[in-house]
Amino acid sequence: MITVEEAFKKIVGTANPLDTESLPLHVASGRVLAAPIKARRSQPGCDMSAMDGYAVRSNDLTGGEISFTVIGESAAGNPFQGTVKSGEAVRIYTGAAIPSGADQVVIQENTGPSDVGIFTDEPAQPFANIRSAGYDFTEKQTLLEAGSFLSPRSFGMIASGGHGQVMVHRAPKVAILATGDELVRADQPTFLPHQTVSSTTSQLMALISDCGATPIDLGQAGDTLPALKKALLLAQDADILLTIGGASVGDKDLIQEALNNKGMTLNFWKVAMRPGKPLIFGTHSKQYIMGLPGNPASAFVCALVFLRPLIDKMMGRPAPLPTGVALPVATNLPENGPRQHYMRARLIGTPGARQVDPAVSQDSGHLSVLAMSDGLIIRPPHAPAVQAGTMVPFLPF
Ligand SMILES: Nc1nc2c(c(=O)[nH]1)N[C@H]1C(S)=C(S)[C@@H](COP(=O)(O)OP(=O)(O)OC[C@H]3O[C@@H](n4cnc5c(N)ncnc54)[C@H](O)[C@@H]3O)O[C@H]1N2
Ligand code: MOO
Repeated sequence: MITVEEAFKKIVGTANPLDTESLPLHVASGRVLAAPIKARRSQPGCDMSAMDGYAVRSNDLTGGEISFTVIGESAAGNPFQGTVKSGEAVRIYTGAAIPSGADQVVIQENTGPSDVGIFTDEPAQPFANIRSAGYDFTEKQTLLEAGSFLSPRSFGMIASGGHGQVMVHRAPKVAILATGDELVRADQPTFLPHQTVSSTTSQLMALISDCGATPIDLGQAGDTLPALKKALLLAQDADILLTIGGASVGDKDLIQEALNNKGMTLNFWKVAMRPGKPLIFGTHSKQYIMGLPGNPASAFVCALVFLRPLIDKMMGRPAPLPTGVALPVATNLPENGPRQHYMRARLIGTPGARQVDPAVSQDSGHLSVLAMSDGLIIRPPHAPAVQAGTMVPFLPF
């Protein structure tokens, strides 16, 4: 049995960002740029007014009352074509091009009507209320480097730079095959007592979607080699193949043999963790294969600790081993055994005085406990007993 750290290195340490694809901006949030983005235009493209008012020559302004002849209008998208000369003003609106000759915008609140147009007693302030050409960025400027993480806040700048698409690392396709003769679909009309709903698939699909990857449900296969072989054929295109169940030592635990028959190179089987011990990991060509243990909490913990970082790495994002944050534990904890224990726990207390309270049942089949938990207390192998109030690492879901 290898340690969690060793398993993490074997799974995530060997992975590389996937190849690239070009995506429209509205679906690229959460992705990582595979190539730098250079501006195709300057922003703004010319000097523009930041306010509604009048464009004038600052030399004309003295701080005393001065009249200006209004010779035309510059609206956003409809620039004034002439030149502003001394004593002249152009009516201007926010986002409109500054006419040539003018170098200051007097806001309309600081003007009044005069016989020839307007008057103002504004002092000279060259470039007041003007956004100069390229003050945001200039043509050919690198807006974002390759490797940058994209989030909604980036897309205004990218679009403004003249890009409707971005080149990003592809998100992995993650195929999920549930295995076991006992498994049935959640939406069956009725259930027999010996049947179990294949619930882990839904849990994993949600987690995979949350990561921005694409889950593919391969359904469930019975506990025979021919059934598993047939079902595994459907996983050819996936970047990651997850199987659920059949990973342990029972006579019906055939998934490792089925994966070996498919051509998997086994990297390891069994990790010193609880839950999640019988995890299988291997590769087949470029496909990463994780044989998740059947117990629902075991599969979920393996997905949090190994699958999520693997997806992150393949998408080009940082992918450290999840180690959690330190919070005080609400109860005494006994000395831990030889496996790293990921204890389902709830956050209790008030903001600023939070504690983590481990669930009484840590059975890996306990779905309701998992559903009510906020995260996992991490107990390293052979961690000594601790008293309530001791800081422990907590990994929020
Ligand atoms: N003699 C031993 N028995 C077991 C060991 C062991 O070391 N020696 N390990 C235990 C541990 S730890 C785990 S975890 C489980 C994992 O076993 P498998 O991966 O072979 O899982 P199954 O036996 O197929 O299923 C276990 C349990 O989970 C339910 N299950 C399976 N798939 C799903 C699904 N898609 N959705 C919901 N529930 C699922 C299944 O019905 C079983 O109840 O082995 C222990 N045994
Ligand atoms: O490791 Mo099993 O995954 O403890 O239930």
